[in-house]
Amino acid sequence: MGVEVVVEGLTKSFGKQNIWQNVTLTLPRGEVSVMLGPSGTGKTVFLKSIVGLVRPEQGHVLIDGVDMVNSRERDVYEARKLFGLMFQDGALFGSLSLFDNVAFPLREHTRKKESEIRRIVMERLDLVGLAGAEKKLPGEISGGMRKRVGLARALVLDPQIILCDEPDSGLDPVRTSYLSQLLIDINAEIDATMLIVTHNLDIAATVPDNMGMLFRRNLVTFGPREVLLTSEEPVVEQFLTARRAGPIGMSEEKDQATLDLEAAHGIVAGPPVERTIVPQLAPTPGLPERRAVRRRQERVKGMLHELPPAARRAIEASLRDGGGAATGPVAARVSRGAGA
Ligand SMILES: Nc1ncnc2c1ncn2[C@@H]1O[C@H](COP(=O)(O)OP(=O)(O)OP(=O)(O)O)[C@@H](O)[C@H]1O
Repeated sequence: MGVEVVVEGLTKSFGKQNIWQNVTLTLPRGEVSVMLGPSGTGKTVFLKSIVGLVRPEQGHVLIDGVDMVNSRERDVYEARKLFGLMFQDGALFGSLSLFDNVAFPLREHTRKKESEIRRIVMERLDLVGLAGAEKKLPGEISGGMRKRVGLARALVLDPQIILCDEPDSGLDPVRTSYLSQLLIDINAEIDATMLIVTHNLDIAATVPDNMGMLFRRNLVTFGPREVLLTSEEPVVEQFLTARRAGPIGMSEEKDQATLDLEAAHGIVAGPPVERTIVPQLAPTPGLPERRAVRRRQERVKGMLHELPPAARRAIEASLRDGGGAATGPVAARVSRGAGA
């Protein structure tokens, strides 16, 4: 079962460049969360900080009693074994077969016999739909297949926390849909806590239980998916509707002068775009139910009074429907106030 990840007051800079400050959030155990944010806002640095590959100057990342920021290297190294990491490019060894790539962490970190390694590797390759391709080299398969090999490799040590950095980059929309389903299916199978960094709006809309966004060195929001999906924050709205008008510019962010200039040229946010909350994906029939769904229902019921009205209404609709976020077939419309 997944473990909770508690991030408290995290601040990271490289030299004089502050990447983000005072980031606080909790990834609930076994739930799937997505972190959004324009390019360069430090999402990858955030993932690396969680796993202790980057050391923030302030704050804590608490995992099973270990602070990944401030503990001794030996303790951080041990805690890292709880993680499965999937990097943007799959990070495969080009001269090793897919089998050997997936077997690598088992040979490196465990003393398992080759027969046991074979069993685990074949099981994981099967899970990501690559049974039969194990003898191929990474150069002989498509980008989408390489991603799935990366995911299989992230799964071999039975991770309790899975971090995926832009798992969709370079994938066509159909393959991205398959990947979304695969992420949900993996969560159903192993109940791991998952954090996915992505720019992909389909993944964002259909996969996570929780969503957050980094912008201008801050965590704009983090919470149940309905909070971000109904948010009227200009940056969230701009991101979710993929519009040019708004605070996000081509290079990181716009200053006020640019916004004024755009307004003078008629590039303004315009009428609000009606957004729809589509249902979250459910596991493929035949797989177990996601255990996180019931836990999440109880959790969000307890926090309803803290949430903005639109998010509350969306959650109440999905709870009335009986299944919570993961199974509700209703597509709730986000009713918008004027002036978004
Ligand atoms: N090791 C490092 N040393 C110095 N600066 C770094 C280092 N790693 C990242 N950065 C800087 O941190 C900032 C955030 O980078 P990061 O890759 O986390 O952004 P991102 O949100 O993941 O972007 P994208 O969506 O484009 O992948 C960038 O300005 C980057 O240049």
